[in-house]
Amino acid sequence: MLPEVASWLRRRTSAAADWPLEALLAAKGDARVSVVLPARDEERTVGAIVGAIRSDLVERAPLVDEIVVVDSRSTDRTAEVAEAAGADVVVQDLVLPGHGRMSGKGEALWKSLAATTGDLLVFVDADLRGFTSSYVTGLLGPLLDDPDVAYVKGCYDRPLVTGERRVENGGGRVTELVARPVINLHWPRLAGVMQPLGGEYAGRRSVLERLPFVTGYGVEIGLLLDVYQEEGLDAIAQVDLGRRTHSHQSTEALGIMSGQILLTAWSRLERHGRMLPMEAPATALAQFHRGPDGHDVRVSDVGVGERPPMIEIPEYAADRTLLR
Ligand SMILES: O=c1ccn([C@@H]2O[C@H](COP(=O)(O)OP(=O)(O)O[C@H]3O[C@H](CO)[C@@H](O)[C@H](O)[C@H]3O)[C@@H](O)[C@H]2O)c(=O)[nH]1
Ligand SMILES: O=C(O)[C@H](O)COP(=O)(O)O
Repeated sequence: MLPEVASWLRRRTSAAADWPLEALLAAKGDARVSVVLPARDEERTVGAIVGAIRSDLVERAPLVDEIVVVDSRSTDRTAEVAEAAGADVVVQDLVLPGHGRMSGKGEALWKSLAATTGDLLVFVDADLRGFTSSYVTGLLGPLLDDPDVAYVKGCYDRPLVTGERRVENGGGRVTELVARPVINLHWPRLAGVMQPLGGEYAGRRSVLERLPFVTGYGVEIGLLLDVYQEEGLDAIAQVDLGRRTHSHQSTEALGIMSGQILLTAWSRLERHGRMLPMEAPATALAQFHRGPDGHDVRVSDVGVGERPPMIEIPEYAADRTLLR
């Protein structure tokens, strides 16, 4: 490991317990805080997460100014459940309607910039189990403490839970098999970021609104690599949030996610001048299943779309000017 990674780990890694609520309230001042949950069919889990944030960080202590659930084309009762728990629900496709409809988690997060008012944004996945509000306080700690920190990633232990079977630290399969090797090989100074794909992170609006957002599952690796490129390693911090349990996707679905992550990394290798491309990568992924008559093939397009920095969207820029 590079010496600067070891030094970054010492300087920029903390734990949620290092950031008590009273200290954060004192440091908050006039800053507004928005918590955003992107959610597609998360009726089983979204209510408990919103409820915990609302009761601990809105009602009991005024740390969070708004909780926004971006309903990402849910076909279940996600929106109703989130609203009943106290969130403002925005429909992904109705935000910035003049700018078309792209798909995926990154699209939901990009649209959330236009649907929220916070100076600090905290993103939390809506499929977490055993969520506690210390996720939010932990992620806000370094941002409220140090103006040089622009972006904070959560890190945690990740069990793999399938039915009755639980493998401690077996989770985060795409992280371990795809993202971590790619980052270590091409961005070794980011090797200390323990959960580069984790869905719990926070950032300053002033930075996020100047970055492009990949629309699918490439959004986390894209933002991390772009924050690093634009702001440098020292602007990134990480906070140990303990343990993260979520609903797992199938191996096949994770293959598609991996394709999106690899393509996003590839685009940044090229864009940030780390690789001279000879040929653009293909975006089709062929996956095989044994069917009654031999192998069936399913081909998915893992190509990723990209939204421009939000600050370049005229309606958003006009609103921001009015707020300032
Ligand atoms: O089109 C979509 C797909 C997902 N989600 C939501 O995004 C969150 C994370 O999605 P999920 O499918 O649960 O992703 P994971 O399998 O958990 O993938 C991990 O790795 C991804 C790639 O970095 C990250 O985006 C995730 O946050 C991270 O948890 C959940 O709240 C989803 O409901 C949307 O809002 N829109
Ligand atoms: O972050 C990841 O690596 C993917 O979301 C997969 O996570 P899982 O192996 O815990 O399902």
